[in-house]
Amino acid sequence: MDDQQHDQQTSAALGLSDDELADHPTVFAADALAGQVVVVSGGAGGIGRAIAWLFARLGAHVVVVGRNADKLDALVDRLGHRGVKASAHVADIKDADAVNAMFDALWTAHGRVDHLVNSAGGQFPQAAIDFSIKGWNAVINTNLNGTWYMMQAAAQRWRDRKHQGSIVNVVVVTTHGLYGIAHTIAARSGVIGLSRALAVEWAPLNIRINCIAPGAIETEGWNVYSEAARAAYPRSNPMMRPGTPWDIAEAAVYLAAPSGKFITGETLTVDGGGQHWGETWTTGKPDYFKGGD
Ligand SMILES: CCCCC/C=C/C(=O)SCCNC(=O)CCNC(=O)[C@H](O)C(C)(C)COP(=O)(O)OP(=O)(O)OC[C@H]1O[C@@H](n2cnc3c(N)ncnc32)[C@H](O)[C@@H]1OP(=O)(O)O
Ligand SMILES: NC(=O)C1=CN([C@@H]2O[C@H](COP(=O)(O)OP(=O)(O)OC[C@H]3O[C@@H](n4cnc5c(N)ncnc54)[C@H](OP(=O)(O)O)[C@@H]3O)[C@@H](O)[C@H]2O)C=CC1
Repeated sequence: MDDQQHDQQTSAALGLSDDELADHPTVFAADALAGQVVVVSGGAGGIGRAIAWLFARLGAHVVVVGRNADKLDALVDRLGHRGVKASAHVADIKDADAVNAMFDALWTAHGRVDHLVNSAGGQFPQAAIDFSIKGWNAVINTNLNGTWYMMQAAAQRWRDRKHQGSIVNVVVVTTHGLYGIAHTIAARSGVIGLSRALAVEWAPLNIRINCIAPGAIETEGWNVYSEAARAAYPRSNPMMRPGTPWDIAEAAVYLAAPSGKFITGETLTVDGGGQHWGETWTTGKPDYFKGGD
């Protein structure tokens, strides 16, 4: 089944299953990342899991990180059954001490870490004018502060060991007013700006930092949006369909692997052209914007 057929099928499950990810065709060579170690935060989520499968299928040992041990262990089990290398580490990226302890443990266990992919994140749809302080802080702490703790912890160990590294941050498209998720636009704009600054500051350390801005990618993370909002997401781009987590996984490998060796400080938008045409209403389309509809 190709991606288009998958998108057209009606299925209760959102996104790609582990069986689909295990067999999905890829443009990359099977041993492209042999011997490398990659840390994937949000690794048991919809996009992170696809990233984990692809890096592992290309020969890397993948460490999947998240807060839910059961989800992580189940994924590692499925990866192991397909004969690829993976392990789980439970950590909340908002907890800087836990993040630092995790990187120490990973270096002790593996003797190396080569790539960090930050896919942990998310938000809830709400009109900005009604954000509570707690809700605002939850989104900023997860997406900006948590991502920073991960980046800094990885980079400090690369610097101390004179080891090269690459970071890929999964953000959102921030260049147009994505309606109903202003808190995450603020946080992700911070990550994009930070990544540009760090691309310069950490170039002498041989560390590259890039971002991927996905458009509508069907995953279980979509459950935070209403069914009506989700049903309209195909209209978010001129291809009139959502992307799949595999689209983001291949972009992540492209940026992290030697194919991306001359790319740093960049944000790669993977949105089916949604920047150029499309509408995304995470809280439904307000009457004001319906005009003559
Ligand atoms: C077509 C393109 C679509 C738009 C582009 C983006 C798409 C995506 O990103 S897809 C999905 C990604 N995944 C998620 O978003 C996962 C679901 N989201 C979350 O889990 C949370 O929003 C989170 C990441 C911020 C969770 O952080 P956490 O620290 O675990 O926070 P809590 O769940 O404990 O909530 C803290 C606080 O936040 C407020 N809040 C949470 N949910 C809502 C909500 N639905 N509506 C209003 N406010 C919410 C609230 O103040 C919470 O505190 P309490 O009230 O005490 O629970
Ligand atoms: N799907 C889409 O259409 C789009 C997604 N994105 C972004 O891409 C990234 C991945 O999205 P997607 O896979 O769809 O979402 P999911 O909700 O499926 O996955 C997000 C993962 O992040 C983990 N996570 C959340 N908070 C924390 C935390 N504090 N510490 C550790 N792990 C955490 C969750 O695991 P657990 O709860 O077990 O800790 C979960 O597995 C997110 O940043 C998302 O906002 C951007 C644009 C579009």
